[in-house]
Amino acid sequence: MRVNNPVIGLTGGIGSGKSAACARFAELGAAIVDTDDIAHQLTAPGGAAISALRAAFGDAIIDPRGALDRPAMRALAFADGDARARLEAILHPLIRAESARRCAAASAPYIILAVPLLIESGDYRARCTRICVVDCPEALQIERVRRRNALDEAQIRAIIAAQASRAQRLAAADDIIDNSGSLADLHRQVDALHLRYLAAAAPGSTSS
Ligand SMILES: CC(C)(COP(=O)(O)OP(=O)(O)OC[C@H]1O[C@@H](n2cnc3c(N)ncnc32)[C@H](O)[C@@H]1O)[C@@H](O)C(=O)NCCC(=O)NCCS
Ligand SMILES: Nc1ncnc2c1ncn2[C@@H]1O[C@H](COP(=O)(O)OP(=O)(O)OP(=O)(O)O)[C@@H](O)[C@H]1O
Repeated sequence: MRVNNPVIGLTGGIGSGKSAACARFAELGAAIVDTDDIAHQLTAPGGAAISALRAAFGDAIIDPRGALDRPAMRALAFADGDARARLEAILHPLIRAESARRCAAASAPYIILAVPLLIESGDYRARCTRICVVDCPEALQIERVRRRNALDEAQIRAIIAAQASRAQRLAAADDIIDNSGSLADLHRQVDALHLRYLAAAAPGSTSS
């Protein structure tokens, strides 16, 4: 599927601030395609992945509403690499296809394609004009996720261990948002990138 407008791949470790950055890009007029949102829709009651997940993992990972039981699946997936690989084998092809569809349908000067596993999986890098990494120290990721989800530190560390390292992500970055400061600091950096992405989207421009 062909996408004409620039696609900015946005990634970062758990709790780095991807959603906060996306919210600001959206306020400024970017189209947002968020693979976490797609994964949640696929696993909501009646979602396209539910029957395959039930067949693979049994009723214990389906909640009474017919949705994926996220805490149960999280506990399984981040304690057992084989279970995580089976979960990803079900969800990732569906997420890849739906995110490509949404990018093709988007009408905005540029698209933010937010993918936590952009470095790690799939063909996402090849789809992106630039890669933007939201970065902060691991201790801050842990503190922010603890506050947001009430996960314990060991669970958060297990998720971080399943992701690319901070150094690997930074090495792949064309642009870096340093989210170790306040939300106002984050917004200032997003505002500056927005102007660059708009300029890259202008007819006749070359992105560099
Ligand atoms: C294991 C699940 C059920 C836990 O649900 P939960 O509500 O706690 O997390 P949520 O989906 O909101 O994801 C939060 C963050 O966890 C991290 N994460 C999610 N899946 C993975 C994974 N397979 N590997 C490493 N980190 C992951 C990301 O940083 C993501 O932003 C869920 O994360 C899931 O279904 N993961 C598999 C799908 C996937 O790989 N999604 C990433 C988008 S490509
Ligand atoms: N600069 C900041 N100052 C204070 N809190 C922040 C800042 N940036 C993000 N947060 C908060 O930290 C938490 C994690 O941020 P956010 O949800 O944007 O991260 P994420 O990268 O999307 O996480 P995930 O990988 O889990 O999807 C949220 O509760 C968010 O409101």
